[in-house]
Amino acid sequence: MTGAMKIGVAGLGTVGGGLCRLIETNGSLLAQRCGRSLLVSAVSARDRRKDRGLSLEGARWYEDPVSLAKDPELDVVVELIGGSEGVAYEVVATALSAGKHVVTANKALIAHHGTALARIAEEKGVTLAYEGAVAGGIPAIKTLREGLAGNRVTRVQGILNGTCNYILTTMRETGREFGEVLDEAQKLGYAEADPSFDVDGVDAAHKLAIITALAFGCEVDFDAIQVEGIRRVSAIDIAYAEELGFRIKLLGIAQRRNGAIEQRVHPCMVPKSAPIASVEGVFNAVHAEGDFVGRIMIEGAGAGERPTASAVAADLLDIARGAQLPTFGISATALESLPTLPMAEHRGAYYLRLLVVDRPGVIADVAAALRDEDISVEAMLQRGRAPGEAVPVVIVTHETGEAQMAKALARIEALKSCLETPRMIRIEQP
Ligand SMILES: NC(=O)C1=CN([C@@H]2O[C@H](COP(=O)(O)OP(=O)(O)OC[C@H]3O[C@@H](n4cnc5c(N)ncnc54)[C@H](O)[C@@H]3O)[C@@H](O)[C@H]2O)C=CC1
Ligand SMILES: N[C@@H](CC=O)C(=O)O
Ligand code: NA
Repeated sequence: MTGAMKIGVAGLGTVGGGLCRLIETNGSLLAQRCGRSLLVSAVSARDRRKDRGLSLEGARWYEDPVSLAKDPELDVVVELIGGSEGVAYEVVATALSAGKHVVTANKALIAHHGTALARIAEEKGVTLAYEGAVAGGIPAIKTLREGLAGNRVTRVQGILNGTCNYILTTMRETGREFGEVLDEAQKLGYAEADPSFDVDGVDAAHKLAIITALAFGCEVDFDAIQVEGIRRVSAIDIAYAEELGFRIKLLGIAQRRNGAIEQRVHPCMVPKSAPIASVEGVFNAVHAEGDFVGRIMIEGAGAGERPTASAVAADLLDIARGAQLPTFGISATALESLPTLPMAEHRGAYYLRLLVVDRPGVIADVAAALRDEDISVEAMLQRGRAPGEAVPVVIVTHETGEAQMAKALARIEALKSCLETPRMIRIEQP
């Protein structure tokens, strides 16, 4: 056994506290697995006096986590503070520049600065690892970087935000509306106090940007992602989805087409029979397609103290074993800068829900708008009759282009008999 691996932990909140507890609980098992002990020898957090239920015996305390990152005795710095800029960025850049390995669970940081940080890590010959950043405890990064390393990945997609999946699942199970279920998710501690990163799709987009880089060997490009959250998903859409044989999920999807990358996060209707449709509650899932392996899906807890600590510990073990894994699976200097496929070039089937006046000729007007854009209808649903009054009409289309759909929707919305902006949800066949 070589000497202990000395770890500095910056951030002792949910994940940092969990990591210290994991090392306290499973320390001897980890030492057996990597041939050396993992020693938390320095820590930093905002409040030194706070009782975290951790012994942290012998660990040096740093008020300033950037000073911790410079501590010459540390082999590895674990950044568990959060945020894409400011102190978290400084901690990671400082530690890498000082030739220390870094482990982080900070998806916002990797989504915004992953390429630049990977280049520093490579120049310095150290590891930058971030398994906890994507889908918490699920080994999504290891699966893409190592397990599927023999494949050309053609598509990757996932349920990447537990809060949204919990809200959508609960809306379906209880028939309640978004706002009410969001309140409950906040009370249960799933959603952030400011839940906009979760429900507006930003958190899922951070994670998608990272797995896209890994899957396709390209630079991390958060700004290239088309993002739409779940605020506009209503109980009526969930009920119609059920009736039509679908579930609504917030998916992050990336695929390579015509030398470009399509990256999008938005609510999707997926067939109930698709494995990803049965991933419920706060669980996450990552689904990938490789040219040799075919389709695989991994599912599990995407957040929380213990699952995320489990992911951080796996990264620490790799480092302790001496594994030198390139940050995004290939040399950081070889990451391609690939063009983004505009959303207007997306092709797929669509669910449309209109609120129209129930009178003869309305459906003919709607059908004409679709016909003129060459959009073929697979199914149409109108429940009940309410002459002269508002009725919802649901349409499912065959595969068509997003640009054509946008034109048809603009024309439908302009009809006098159309009483509100039509609701459109893309249908995915995973
Ligand atoms: N909580 C979860 O389930 C998951 C969290 N993550 C990521 O892990 C990271 C940490 O998240 P949590 O543990 O939930 O956060 P947290 O808010 O529970 O803990 C943050 C810690 O950082 C410390 N901190 C903040 N500013 C500091 C400063 N200027 N100097 C020193 N310490 C400072 C706080 O005192 C606290 O100990 C974030 O990047 C988050 O996105 C990733 C996956 C799941
Ligand atoms: N807020 C996230 C948890 C961290 O990744 C989620 O709800 O999935
Ligand atoms: Na993970």
